[in-house]
Amino acid sequence: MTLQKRGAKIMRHGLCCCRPAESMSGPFCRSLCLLKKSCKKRIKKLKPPGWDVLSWEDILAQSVTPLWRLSYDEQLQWKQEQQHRILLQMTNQLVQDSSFTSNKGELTFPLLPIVPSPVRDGYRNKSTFSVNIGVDGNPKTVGLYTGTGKGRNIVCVHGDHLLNIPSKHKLVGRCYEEFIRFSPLKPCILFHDGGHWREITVRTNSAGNTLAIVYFHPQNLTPEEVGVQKAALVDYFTNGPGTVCQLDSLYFQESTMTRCSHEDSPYQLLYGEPCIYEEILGMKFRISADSFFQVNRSAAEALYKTIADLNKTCEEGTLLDVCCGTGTIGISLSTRMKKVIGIELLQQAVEDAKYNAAFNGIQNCEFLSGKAEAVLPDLIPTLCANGGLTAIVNPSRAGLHYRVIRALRNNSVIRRLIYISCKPEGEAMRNFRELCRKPDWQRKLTGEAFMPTVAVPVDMFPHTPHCELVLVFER
Ligand SMILES: C[S@@+](CC[C@H](N)C(=O)[O-])C[C@H]1O[C@@H](n2cnc3c(N)ncnc32)[C@H](O)[C@@H]1O
Repeated sequence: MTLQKRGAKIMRHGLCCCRPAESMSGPFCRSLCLLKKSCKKRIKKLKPPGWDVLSWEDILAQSVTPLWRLSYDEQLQWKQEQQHRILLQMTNQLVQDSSFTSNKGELTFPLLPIVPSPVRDGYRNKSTFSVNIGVDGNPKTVGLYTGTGKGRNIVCVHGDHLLNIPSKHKLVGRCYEEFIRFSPLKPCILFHDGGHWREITVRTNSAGNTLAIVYFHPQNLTPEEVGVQKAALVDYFTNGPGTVCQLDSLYFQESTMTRCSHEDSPYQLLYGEPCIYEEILGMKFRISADSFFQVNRSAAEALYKTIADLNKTCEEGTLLDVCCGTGTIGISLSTRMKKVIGIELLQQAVEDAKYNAAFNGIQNCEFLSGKAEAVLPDLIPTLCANGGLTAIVNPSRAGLHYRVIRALRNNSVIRRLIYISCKPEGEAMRNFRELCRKPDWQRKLTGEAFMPTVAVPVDMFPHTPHCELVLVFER
């Protein structure tokens, strides 16, 4: 059977049914069966009230891709209205603490029509599958969660039916499940309960290359014992049933915390290429195992084109790319700017950004590693403002630290700031208020206030309620 055919068969029937864990012998399997029985009873009771007629797959789709039953045009309309609501909420808050006024129920600036994603299904280039107790009570189930730890109602469901995940990712998740089900080691479900096998992350590019990272809790194992597990993984994916995944790179991280960066605990390359590459707007980008990269490549192109259009009047000056990841925004705008300075927390992403600039023959970009709140306050006063200074900020959901806002706001040379947020209703809202409130000596916000002048939503995440918002502030 060809690899493609075997892959298709696995996706239709799953792997676990080839050799179910119950058919194995030994005390581990007997205790697994008992655990499965007791879990199955408990899991039956975990469906949210009123949802007991839905399958677990429906419940998962409802929580991960709740818009999936709508046509794409309806999804776009829903998101446009949602962004309008969020911006109205922002406007009302700004009216309270700044000097500008607005008619109730109206925005003071244009909200342009949402930019659609060129690809709607299977667009994700990165997926993480967790390990937890599945619908049938099996604690070695690889999939996505429904429920919450706090509600003690977590159930792990295979994500094979989810529209946003490509089939290659699902295949790698299923193979990893088969691998851990044959392993004598336990899954690590609750950190204090022991166990070893944790989630798997799969990254792919548009050329079809695949990189996987297996997360593993070493508990009390010796390095030699961990080495045996690493060798088994390599063997499974290079000589065993996992060859169907055609992995180009396999990484392993021994992590004792929920989330460890490469600096906390190195990503160990077990085999293959160290990185994968992606092309955006004609430029090539290297992506390391741990680096951030927009999850929807073609929508990222649409996002960066939108940013370039909004930045047109600031061309030829200096661009500050705050929270720059692998440098994609700054590098894609660099040919129109005199200079680009990127700031990024993760050292690995900064290495990628430097490499990416050189790889594309770009010489006017500089990338600095560190927390923006530590780097920016000292950096901004040293910048030569010839040709103007513009800031593009694209923080994670936690928003920007107050010190970053203060440094940007208190530098009078910055006349325009482009804020890109995937959760404008969250912590970013605090940043919008800090950028626009009246000068406040107590808060050390002494610079002239910014005002929002235009907003453009970009749909990076079809079928989900999420949307990227590009918001321009000027003064
Ligand atoms: C949403 S991503 C944006 C990346 C990039 N702009 C892009 O389009 O690919 C946010 C980035 O901010 C970085 N980050 C998070 N906190 C930071 C901080 N305090 N200072 C600097 N960078 C930070 C993350 O590592 C991540 O790469």
